Amino acid sequence: MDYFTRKENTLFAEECRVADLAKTYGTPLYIYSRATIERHWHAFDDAAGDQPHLICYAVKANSNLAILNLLARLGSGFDIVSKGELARVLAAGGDAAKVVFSGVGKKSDEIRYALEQGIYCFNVESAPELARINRVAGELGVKAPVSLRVNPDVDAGTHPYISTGLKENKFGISIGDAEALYVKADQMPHLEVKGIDCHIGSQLTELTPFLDALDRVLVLINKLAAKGITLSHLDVGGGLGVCYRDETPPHPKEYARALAEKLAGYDLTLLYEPGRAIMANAGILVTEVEYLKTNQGRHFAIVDGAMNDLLRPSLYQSWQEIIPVEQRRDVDELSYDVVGPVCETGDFLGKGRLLAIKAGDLLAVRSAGAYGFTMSSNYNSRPRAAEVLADKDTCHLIRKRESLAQLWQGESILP
Ligand SMILES: Cc1ncc(COP(=O)(O)O)c(C=O)c1O
Ligand SMILES: N[C@@H](CCCC[NH3+])C(=O)O
Repeated sequence: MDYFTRKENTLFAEECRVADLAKTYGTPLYIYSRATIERHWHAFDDAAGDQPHLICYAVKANSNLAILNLLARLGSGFDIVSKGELARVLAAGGDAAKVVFSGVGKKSDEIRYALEQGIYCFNVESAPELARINRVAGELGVKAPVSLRVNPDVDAGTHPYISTGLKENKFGISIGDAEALYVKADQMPHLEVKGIDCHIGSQLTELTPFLDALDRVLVLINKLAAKGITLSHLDVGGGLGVCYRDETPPHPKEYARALAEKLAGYDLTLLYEPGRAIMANAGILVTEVEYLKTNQGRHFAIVDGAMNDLLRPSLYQSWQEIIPVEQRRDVDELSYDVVGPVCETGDFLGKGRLLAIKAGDLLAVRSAGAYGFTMSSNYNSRPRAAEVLADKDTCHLIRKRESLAQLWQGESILP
């Protein structure tokens, strides 16, 4: 079921008319659907079934407080990669005891903060990080719960910028080194070895890489068990892909079933860290066409949304569907490059899109709920977009559009 549908030629977000929202809140505007977010979260939770599990939503995908709060209300845990993300989770009413802390560069003060808040586990990405966590926990007089994020050297088959499980990637601990490091961790006085973690990349559309990685992880789990190191959880990371165009990623149910087959006989709590699969198709970015122009036969739709609002097309040349909010039949379709006002040639939201549009029309960029707003910036001194959440026939402003004064907040002029 799609909660962004067209009725009588005009696009709706749940039961809210997108054109009305654009008028009320201005453009560019992120619009999310509550029902979609909740359905996607439940898809993971239901898929895991009776198996002990925790869904730790990857905050980096979309960290708006209202969204974190919705997920916290469902009982979600969270995967964080910074002190700021943990602070957001707590501000949104999330439970620290359901938080896993990933990331290759955890600073001492971030580790201290996470320990003080009582997080569930650190996903440790290197030997020096392990030593640092042990030291900080010692200073606080506590034992830090840890799991090692192993890098299995498996090709996730995704864009090179979002592949994380190859030996040339900066992420995780080489699986060949992990056994020895577990033995060390087990002997460190201020650590409690809890689990193992493996996240090989994002936007995976096949199960095979996940399962190949799991095979390697299970070999390690068995070796550790033989050494008397028993793990209580397995964190399979995030990475399940979504349909942007014509991809056919596995459903969480299919994924969970395949994992369950491999995990029969193991007594492990399963952690998932989905981000994109929950949020991408729960959001759109609405933008207004400012000008249409033709340069040497090439048609451009210049819109008020740009790479600073939605970076994915520029950064990964990723394709996201662009549709008119209101369809018109009084002009012919042309192939447009949909570009923003930012002074970069790489500033585009889509290229070669067949659209029947006039200046002043609204366009919706679909699948923009994940890695949209969170990757936005103020480049070209552009205030960041407003965000709203549609909930049936009501729409809530969940982030005001930035003001000009906010752009230079904290800056000062020499006396
Ligand atoms: C450690 C970790 N967990 C979870 C995620 C979420 O990934 P996705 O949004 O593909 O589900 C990421 C991002 O790729 C990540 O780096
Ligand atoms: N930002 C990326 C995904 C990165 C995942 C973070 N580990 C995207 O938009 O596709």
